[in-house]
Amino acid sequence: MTVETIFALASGAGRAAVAVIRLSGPAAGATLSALAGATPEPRRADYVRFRDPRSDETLDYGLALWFPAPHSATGEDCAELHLHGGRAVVDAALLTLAQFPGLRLAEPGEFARRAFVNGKIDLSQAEALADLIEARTAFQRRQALRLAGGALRRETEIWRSAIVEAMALVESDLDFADEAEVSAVPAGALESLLGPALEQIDRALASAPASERLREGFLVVLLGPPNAGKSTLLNALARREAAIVSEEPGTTRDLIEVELDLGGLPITLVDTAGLRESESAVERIGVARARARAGEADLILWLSEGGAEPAPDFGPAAAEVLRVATKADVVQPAPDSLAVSTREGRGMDILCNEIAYRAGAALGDGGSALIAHARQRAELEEARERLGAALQGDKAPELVAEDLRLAARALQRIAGAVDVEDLLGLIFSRFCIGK
Ligand SMILES: Nc1nc2c(ncn2[C@@H]2O[C@H](COP(=O)(O)OP(=O)(O)OP(=O)(O)O)[C@@H](O)[C@H]2O)c(=O)[nH]1
Ligand SMILES: [K+]
Ligand SMILES: [Mg+2]
Repeated sequence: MTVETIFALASGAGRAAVAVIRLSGPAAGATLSALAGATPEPRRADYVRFRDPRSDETLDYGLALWFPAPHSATGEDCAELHLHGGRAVVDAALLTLAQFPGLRLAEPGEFARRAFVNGKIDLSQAEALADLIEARTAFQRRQALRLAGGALRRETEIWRSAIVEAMALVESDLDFADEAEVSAVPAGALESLLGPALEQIDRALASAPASERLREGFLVVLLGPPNAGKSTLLNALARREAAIVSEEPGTTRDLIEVELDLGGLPITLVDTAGLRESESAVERIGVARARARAGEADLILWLSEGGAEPAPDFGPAAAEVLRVATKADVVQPAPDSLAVSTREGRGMDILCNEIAYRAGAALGDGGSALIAHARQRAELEEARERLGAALQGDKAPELVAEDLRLAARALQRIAGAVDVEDLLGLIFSRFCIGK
């Protein structure tokens, strides 16, 4: 099979000081030297004149980099062109590259996919790289970097080698089964081999919900009667006029979402229509949307003037409700409520701390994450279950061997080593073109 050489703009589209175009594949080196006049020394930036080799017209002056295989991001021959970030410059360079035989524009995620195929990263690292590109807060970045660096890959390899050792023990038992009455596996040997792995897997599974939610963010929904001051509070927390504010009750109808970064914690804050029975069909739709979003919340802020209005029942599965007394500058706040005044800026720090405290407890800080995706969690749960089954006493060694084999296979699937062909398109399409 001939490998095509792919290229793409790797930096963001639009005007920028610098644009980076990446190439990967067997023709990367020849293409670079045709454009730059020569191939630079490996992994050293050379300042060059980039030209169209057919007309010798100058495309731009910039940096050329050459990463011969296998010491490159994809494991193939790779090259980078660092150009001025103007649209015409980038277009001209991309058009010139497209004229080379054997070169084509990369699909989304194709560079990362080649890195995976060539063993540079495993599937858990590829997933983390996509998360890293999407990370918007420090804790999300920390978690994604840790996993992109192979934290889960290393752990699963350790667990898997313990299982492989246990399999060898059990298989030697199978070999001896005909000849001896006694089992070749000493009592407790499997337990002591697999015990540490089991413990670590349990710990990883216990921390998985927090890591998955750190990727998604902590959802805080503002609810309350009309004119409670929901939109005003949203704007104050977002530090911009995201929602319309007016003295007219029933101003907000659509859900308005803003993203906050509370000391590294990603928070999604949602403003909603004031809850009331309304004659207006449009407002009724808004109220229904507000209630539906409340059902997904991690935390509900129930706002009313002075905290006077009791919160309605949001159902048995509802999130914790924090009662907020608004307009504390003009209305006496009720006891047991958190008093805020957006007019005077009062209570805002306390409110932010309350949100951050709960979000921190639910999301963690990304520093010890191992499992950040439902896919990885499902495979690890499968491995955990098989290991538990293998360790149930009084089991024929053939059955124990089969449990261990299935546990090892589930761990291999986390890394993408087996049975994942149909998943790959899904995972790599999350990337933008150029990654
Ligand atoms: N004095 C005072 N007025 C406030 C405060 N916060 C909001 N208001 C006023 O209360 C009125 C309603 O504010 P909104 O933010 O539109 O209220 P809302 O809850 O979003 O209202 P709906 O979208 O209609 O449900 C506006 O006139 C605001 O200026 C506050 O802290 N103090
Ligand atoms: K209003
Ligand atoms: Mg509003």
